Amino acid sequence: MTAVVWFRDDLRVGDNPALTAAMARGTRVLAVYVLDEVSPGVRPLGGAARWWLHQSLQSLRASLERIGVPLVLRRGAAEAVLPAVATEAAADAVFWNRRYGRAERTVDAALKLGLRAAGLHVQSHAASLLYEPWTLMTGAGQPYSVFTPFWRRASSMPEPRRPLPAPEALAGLNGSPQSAAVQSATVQSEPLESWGLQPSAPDWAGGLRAAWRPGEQGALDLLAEFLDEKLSLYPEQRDEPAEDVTSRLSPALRWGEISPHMVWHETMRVRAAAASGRIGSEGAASAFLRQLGWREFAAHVSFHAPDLHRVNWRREFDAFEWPPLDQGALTAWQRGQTGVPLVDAGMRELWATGTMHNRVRMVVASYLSKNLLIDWRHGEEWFWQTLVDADAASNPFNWQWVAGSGADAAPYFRIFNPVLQQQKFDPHGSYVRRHVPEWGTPEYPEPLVDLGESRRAALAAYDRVKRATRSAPAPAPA
Ligand SMILES: Cc1cc2nc3c(=O)[nH]c(=O)nc-3n(C[C@H](O)[C@H](O)[C@H](O)COP(=O)(O)OP(=O)(O)OC[C@H]3O[C@@H](n4cnc5c(N)ncnc54)[C@H](O)[C@@H]3O)c2cc1C
Repeated sequence: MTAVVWFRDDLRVGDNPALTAAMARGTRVLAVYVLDEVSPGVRPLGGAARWWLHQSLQSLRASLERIGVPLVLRRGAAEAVLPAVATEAAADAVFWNRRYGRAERTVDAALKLGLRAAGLHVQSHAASLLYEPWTLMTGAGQPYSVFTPFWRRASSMPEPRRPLPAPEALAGLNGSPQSAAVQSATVQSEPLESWGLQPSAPDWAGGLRAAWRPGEQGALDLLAEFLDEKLSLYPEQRDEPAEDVTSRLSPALRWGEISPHMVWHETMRVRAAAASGRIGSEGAASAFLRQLGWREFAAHVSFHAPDLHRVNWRREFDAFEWPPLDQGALTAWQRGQTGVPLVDAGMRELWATGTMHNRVRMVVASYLSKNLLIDWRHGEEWFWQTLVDADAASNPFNWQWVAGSGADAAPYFRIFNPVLQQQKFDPHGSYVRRHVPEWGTPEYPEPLVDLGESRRAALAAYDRVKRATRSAPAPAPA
């Protein structure tokens, strides 16, 4: 008897409910990862995400080998690949942790039916969210549309479950590296290198390699370092891009190298310790967990409004008339050549490292959609290609939040002024200078647009939507 564990957005062995359940049966266990870029509606990964995936799978393979579980890699439509692997492994059971995108759920539901019809035991688990998207609803039974009541409700729920320990190897079955070798010999794995996830000509990933250590251990180390050294500074300095006080856990959470349950309980442990001594950390812990709450809210909104990367969450925003795309302006934004120092610093940080500070993400998104009047979908797509934490829910959710079409209580009139934002959050210009060394010299470009004029034009365009849709019903309040 063999159990297959299908890994997806949960590339870890610790606190992995599907893996733990499969190991608890006491039979042989085979792990499989399917690179599925062909199932209808599944969004192909961007370049930086593909780089991350390569490293993370290497790390997962090593962790699984330590508990005697081989990792089989296959490429293709999951609906065909998974049953084939189950047959080759003579499996009688398949386990996975749930994912929440509409296209992915469609694939999973079909697989569940098909595998069960073929006589296999199929079990799915909750692993990547603290609250599954259908568990928190308003009193009227509707999804939440505003963060604060959503998080208030979440905070009134019983505490999220405790993380599960990594499973032990099973003696004689999954117990030795040899057994891993024997099992994988019967079920062929594609070489990871053959997937071409890493860039080669040119190799643009040098900055990513310098900035990140993908994999479960890297994530656990980041969490420990954050809680030890940065948490107490988090409330005051988390908006300052020059400071390194945020957790940097977003790619690890995106890929499931660490679970939100682990982050939650470790933070609560530190908070409890702080209550009996280290002043300041109690509030700091809540401020940090609230950010995890935004991740939950993005998943909730995206579950109830699929295709968020294409479709305006506020449908009245469909009436917004984007001017014809100015490709030159888009390219200048992508390359960090707009002549607005904070915007250019952020865009260059993104290109070099695969990430960007949250405050600066808001500023560059506002600048693109409001000052340049470029449809937010172009910015979302660029982030999708370049972020190592590119997330199918968080990315479009945040883009729409900034652009004004998203789930936000004050959508239309918020336009970030990048000059004031720099004065406030990078007053000494340390962040800007780090990424834009020629700032203040004749080599630095002139501003692409006048900030004041473009702001007025954006407000006028937004006003036209408001007037055109005055009679349209507003989304239900939370
Ligand atoms: C336009 C735009 C696009 C974004 N795209 C993504 C994306 O694709 N993937 C992604 O994970 N985050 C995205 N974010 C949210 C946020 O910028 C990153 O999660 C954060 O910068 C990651 O740094 P950190 O791990 O050090 O965060 P911390 O401050 O340490 O926060 C802890 C965790 O909370 C979560 N979180 C924090 N803020 C948000 C938020 N606004 N929305 C959702 N989750 C949040 C992340 O998982 C993060 O790791 C986007 C924000 C904007 C404005």
